[in-house]
Amino acid sequence: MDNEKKRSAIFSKGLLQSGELYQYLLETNVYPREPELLKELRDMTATHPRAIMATAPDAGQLIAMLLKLINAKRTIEVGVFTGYSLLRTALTIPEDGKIVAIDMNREAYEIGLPVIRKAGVENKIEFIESEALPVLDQLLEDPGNENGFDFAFIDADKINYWKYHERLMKLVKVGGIVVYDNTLWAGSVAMPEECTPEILREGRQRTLEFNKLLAADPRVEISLAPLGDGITICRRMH
Ligand SMILES: C[S@@+](CC[C@H](N)C(=O)[O-])C[C@H]1O[C@@H](n2cnc3c(N)ncnc32)[C@H](O)[C@@H]1O
Ligand SMILES: O=c1cc(-c2ccc(O)cc2)oc2c(O)c(O)ccc12
Repeated sequence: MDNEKKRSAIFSKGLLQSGELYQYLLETNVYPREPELLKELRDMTATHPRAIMATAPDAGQLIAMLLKLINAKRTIEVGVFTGYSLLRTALTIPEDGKIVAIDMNREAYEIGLPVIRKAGVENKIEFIESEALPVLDQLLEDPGNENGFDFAFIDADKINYWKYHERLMKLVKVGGIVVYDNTLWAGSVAMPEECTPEILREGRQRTLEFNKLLAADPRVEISLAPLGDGITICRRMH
């Protein structure tokens, strides 16, 4: 089995006691309420060799609820891929809302773009093809962006999560929310290293380090929700 198939087999089960339980959750509570165009984008992504990277639909549903709870208008997304979480966000924020969406690879974004256009929400998205860190630093050069965002969703290279966090603690306003994806890394954070499949080991180590730093960060309230692949919700306190 090649590495992509191995990853897919590991991640697609979700984190619950069984794959059947995860399917139950998706089929009873998530898919019936998923907007039609999001389903279309999810179906288009399913044939991509790296489809497993798309944000889990149950995580997307929670993101939409969080956006509504805080009336988010200006948001940041790091890690777009084909655009599942991006479209979810764009469909949720108001007509005059804006998303700065950063990904170093535009190719996958182009796959979802026709659906984003069909949904009539492309005007809310500023897609930037770049490494994320310099873009966040550039945003910080404009004092108008400090405390200027309501929400951020981070779903990219795990090695930089803490560096993103340091920037986001200046970009996102007090009371704003930052959500990090994959904070349970297929459950590997609770496995002894020697029992962890090789393809998960590096991500496991990065995730353990990040989770430890976040748990000790007095600037945020946190909740690690065990849905999707684990998402940590941070509310900036000061
Ligand atoms: C897990 S996928 C994002 C999934 C997406 N949220 C969705 O709903 O489909 C991770 C993405 O992060 C991007 N990425 C990885 N490292 C990056 C970096 N340093 N800067 C910007 N994008 C990066 C990859 O190109 C990839 O598209
Ligand atoms: O299997 C993966 C891999 C990633 C990943 C790897 C390297 C990067 O620079 C970014 C992302 O992300 C994943 C992901 O977000 C997911 O939900 C499942 C699997 C993977």
